Amino acid sequence: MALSGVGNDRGEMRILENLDELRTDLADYIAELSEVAVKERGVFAIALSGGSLIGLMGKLCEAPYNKTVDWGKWYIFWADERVVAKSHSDSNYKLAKDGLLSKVQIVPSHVHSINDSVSAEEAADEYTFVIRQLVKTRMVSVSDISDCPKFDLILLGMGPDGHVASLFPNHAALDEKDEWVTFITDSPKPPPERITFTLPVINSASNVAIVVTGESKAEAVHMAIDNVGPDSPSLPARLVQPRKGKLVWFLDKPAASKLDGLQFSE
Ligand SMILES: O=C(O)C(O)[C@@H](O)[C@H](O)[C@H](O)COP(=O)(O)O
Repeated sequence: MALSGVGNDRGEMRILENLDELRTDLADYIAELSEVAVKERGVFAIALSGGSLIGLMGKLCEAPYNKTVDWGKWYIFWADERVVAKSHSDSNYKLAKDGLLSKVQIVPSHVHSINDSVSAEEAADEYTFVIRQLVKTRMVSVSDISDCPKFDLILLGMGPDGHVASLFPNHAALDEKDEWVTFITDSPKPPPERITFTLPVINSASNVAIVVTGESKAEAVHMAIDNVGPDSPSLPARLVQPRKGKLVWFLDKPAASKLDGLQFSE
């Protein structure tokens, strides 16, 4: 049973009883957004992150979703990627391919991963070019309030330090206003070289979901949603504020345990 709430301008919260319920709620949410986008636009442009997110999307590979979702209409991107070979265990592409994409009927040419044989800077530039081409052909919509792409859904995880995608606390990448995709070479979370969507792109999406589990993240969840603690550059998750789109937090009880005004009975 989800405990839902729209407390403030920090989006909708879905707090799930346990990981199994979270997996089901997340699969329902993604399947529903896919259906709406395919009905309205004929395609579904979705951006993934790394970390625990892919495992939490696992129900999508099972019935009924594996049969009912219109996988052939999915266009897949990464909100952030580690600049390593696609076969490397650190690769977010590999994580998603092994855990999801190889298990459903995705069209291989719709999977837009980064070029893993160039520098982080070149990979970011090339990825921007790829997205630009898909914006031109409207496989990815364009925002009417910025010149940014408008993804149907961007899925993010969050670290205990409040980072999202590869946007880390107090990092210059948080200030990027012009580029769609930027690169970093000093990620505090290994590996150091990464590319990442910038905040203008994340905040231009139609839907953004931040999926967070575990007690180690409870403090960052509290600071981001209850808007307390150090100011925004120290907490990138707080800067996720879709301008016209909808933000949803998927939390398990441990991650939600420090939120103001919530008490769970055993
Ligand atoms: O590639 C990455 O490292 C990420 O995309 C990163 O932003 C991740 O989503 C968070 O660090 C949460 O990761 P966990 O859910 O594994 O804690």
